Amino acid sequence: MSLAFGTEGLSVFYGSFQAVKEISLQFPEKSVTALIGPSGCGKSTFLRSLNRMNDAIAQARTTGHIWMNGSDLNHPDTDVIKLRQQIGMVWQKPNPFYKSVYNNIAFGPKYRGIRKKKQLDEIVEASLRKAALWDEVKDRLQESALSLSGGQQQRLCIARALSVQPQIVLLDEPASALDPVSTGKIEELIASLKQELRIVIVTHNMQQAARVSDYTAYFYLGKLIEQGKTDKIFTNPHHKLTQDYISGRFG
Ligand SMILES: Nc1ncnc2c1ncn2[C@@H]1O[C@H](COP(=O)(O)OP(=O)(O)OP(=O)(O)O)[C@@H](O)[C@H]1O
Repeated sequence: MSLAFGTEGLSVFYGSFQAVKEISLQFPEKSVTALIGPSGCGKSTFLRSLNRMNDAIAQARTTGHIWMNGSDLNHPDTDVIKLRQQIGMVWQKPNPFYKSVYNNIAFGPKYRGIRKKKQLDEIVEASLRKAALWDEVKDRLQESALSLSGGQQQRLCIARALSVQPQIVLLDEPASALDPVSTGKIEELIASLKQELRIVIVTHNMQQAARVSDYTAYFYLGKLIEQGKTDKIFTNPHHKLTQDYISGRFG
């Protein structure tokens, strides 16, 4: 079975505990898919499995398939460094490197062998522009990334992911540590990025899921209960479990 990007029967175990249960989910291009569900239902575990971040967890084991353009990314021969350039990740808490704003962005391209300053300058500017941060930091490129505000740091992390031209960006509650203004900026950014990319976002914020996503997947106890167009999931869900969650009856 070949999909542009999606999973087929994907399970994740921590030791003998199965946190994600045989999930098959496709991510259409130029769209945002929100993963929602109560705490502990496996959203972040599933998200992290998409670019093999769970490999870093000793007791984690992933079975099933992650298809991208006909290749199974869950195959042991997958080059995970290259994979993580194609599928970038932004975490809940901004985690810029202890480097200048410029070097946070230039790091990935340099690692890929780009050495010419002019080319790096162009990548840094383009990435910061795409992340809607250029105007705020263009005169601060040599300052420490840690001198930026939390919201700016998070957009810097998004710019860092964009610097290596990913096809997919995974966002794990990217705005949950931010104030409403910064959250609004991240949501605007998501809307502009999806013109070029696939985005998968984990969020606890139902209004945010409804605002930013085209598709929504509802997880419960490690299972994918329901998925489809966000409008449909939020207005007329098929399953009672989904209805109960989105109406705030539990979770
Ligand atoms: N490193 C780990 N080792 C063992 N168990 C883990 C690990 N990470 C997560 N789990 C367990 O896997 C299950 C799913 O956790 P996960 O963080 O994926 O859920 P979640 O839906 O993202 O939750 P939240 O919304 O609270 O972040 C939980 O029972 C959790 O305790």
